[in-house]
Amino acid sequence: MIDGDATIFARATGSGRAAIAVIRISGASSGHILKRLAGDVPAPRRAVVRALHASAHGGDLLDRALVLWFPGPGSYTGEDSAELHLHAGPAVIEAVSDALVALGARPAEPGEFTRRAFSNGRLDLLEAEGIADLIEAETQSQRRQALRQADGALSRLYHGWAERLRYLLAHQEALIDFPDEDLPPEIEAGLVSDLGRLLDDMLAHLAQGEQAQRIRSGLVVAVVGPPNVGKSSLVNRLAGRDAAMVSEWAGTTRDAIEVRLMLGGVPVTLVDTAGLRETLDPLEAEGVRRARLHASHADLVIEVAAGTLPADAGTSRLQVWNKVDLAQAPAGWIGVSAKTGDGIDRLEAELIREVVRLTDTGVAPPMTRARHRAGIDEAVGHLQAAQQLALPELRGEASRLAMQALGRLTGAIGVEDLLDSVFGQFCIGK
Ligand SMILES: Nc1nc2c(ncn2[C@@H]2O[C@H](COP(=O)(O)OP(=O)(O)OP(=O)(O)O)[C@@H](O)[C@H]2O)c(=O)[nH]1
Ligand SMILES: [K+]
Ligand SMILES: [Mg+2]
Repeated sequence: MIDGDATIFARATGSGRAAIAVIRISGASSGHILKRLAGDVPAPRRAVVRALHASAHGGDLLDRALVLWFPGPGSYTGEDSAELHLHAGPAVIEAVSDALVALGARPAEPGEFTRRAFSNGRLDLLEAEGIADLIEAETQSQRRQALRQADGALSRLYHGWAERLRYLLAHQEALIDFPDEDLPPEIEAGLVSDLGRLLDDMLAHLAQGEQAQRIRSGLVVAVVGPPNVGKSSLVNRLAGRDAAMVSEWAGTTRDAIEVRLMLGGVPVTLVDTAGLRETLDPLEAEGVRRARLHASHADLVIEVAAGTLPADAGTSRLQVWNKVDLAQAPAGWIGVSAKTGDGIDRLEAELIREVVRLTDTGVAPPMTRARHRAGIDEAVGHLQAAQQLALPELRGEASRLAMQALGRLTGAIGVEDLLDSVFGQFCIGK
């Protein structure tokens, strides 16, 4: 990133029509700029109304605005900062931006405010990622997950692991330093079992990460079954609209049809697919191939049948028997009628239960990014190697490498190369 010492500014609020636009300023000359623009530097963190004047154009009045002063190091970025709450007209924003440039500030790059906060130790890399997620969060479960990470829940977890490793290392070093002393064998056995427990915790966290990933990206639920059992009718029922074509002709659905809905606070993509059967029609055959592909990639499969039990039924957790208005559901199947609406509430409740099961991350904070998985995978690899090594010296080295991998997760060490990709995900003004 360019010119890290500059005083930067950016519009922190969205660009649509609005009553107010907030411009943030951060950097060493923020106070000086504020004084030139607003006439004085107000008391810290107090909103005051000021007339903003350009220093050029004979002191042209730009806007009457709410002004806030946040002196460093207690500000978001850790630097002297200010906020201007302007009337959101494009001409106002343009005039104030021009005045800020004339006073020596430059427009901020995406994520530059948060990057400065990171550089100044106001937050670590995991917390910064949490803030990026919070800005992107569209659902309540995404919001909760992001807020936990922004508040440092994940940082505390990884930091705790690093501390446990530091303790193990210190004791391993003691074994190296005093090899001839009569250290009780329990000490070495204790270290080995501590290491095992730490590894178990890390592996459990890795397993849980899949759930968190689903909260971030949403779940895919494929609806599959023989032709004409009412898959499309069922999808339309669940979606509450006529998303997919329905007809009495077997083989109506060819291309997969995706419907987005919210279930249990989680975004779900429901995929209606072609009825599964042997067919000579090349288009329908392609549809069947795609249906199987969707089913194999889905987080959850709803198996639909009606009238007769399909020969290959019996693998999905959600088996739905449609058309109960014509024939009763066999034991173990959820009976519904897409036609009358019978049983749909129960199906919805079962679906939500499955969605919650698939996205439940328990009490521990979940990892949310491929970067976290890679770092923990690496640490686990080193620790598993350490378990195999007999000599304390070698084990110590493996544990040290594992600790470095954990340190990179919070940004405590060696992350220069990572920063552009982490902060590049932010919008301008954050
Ligand atoms: N009686 C009754 N008919 C239903 C019910 N649900 C669907 N149907 C009818 O069953 C026929 C097939 O429905 P679709 O929703 O097209 O079935 P599908 O499984 O998507 O069929 P394909 O896409 O061809 O595989 C239509 O004529 C529907 O009106 C139901 O609950 N009861
Ligand atoms: K049909
Ligand atoms: Mg269909």
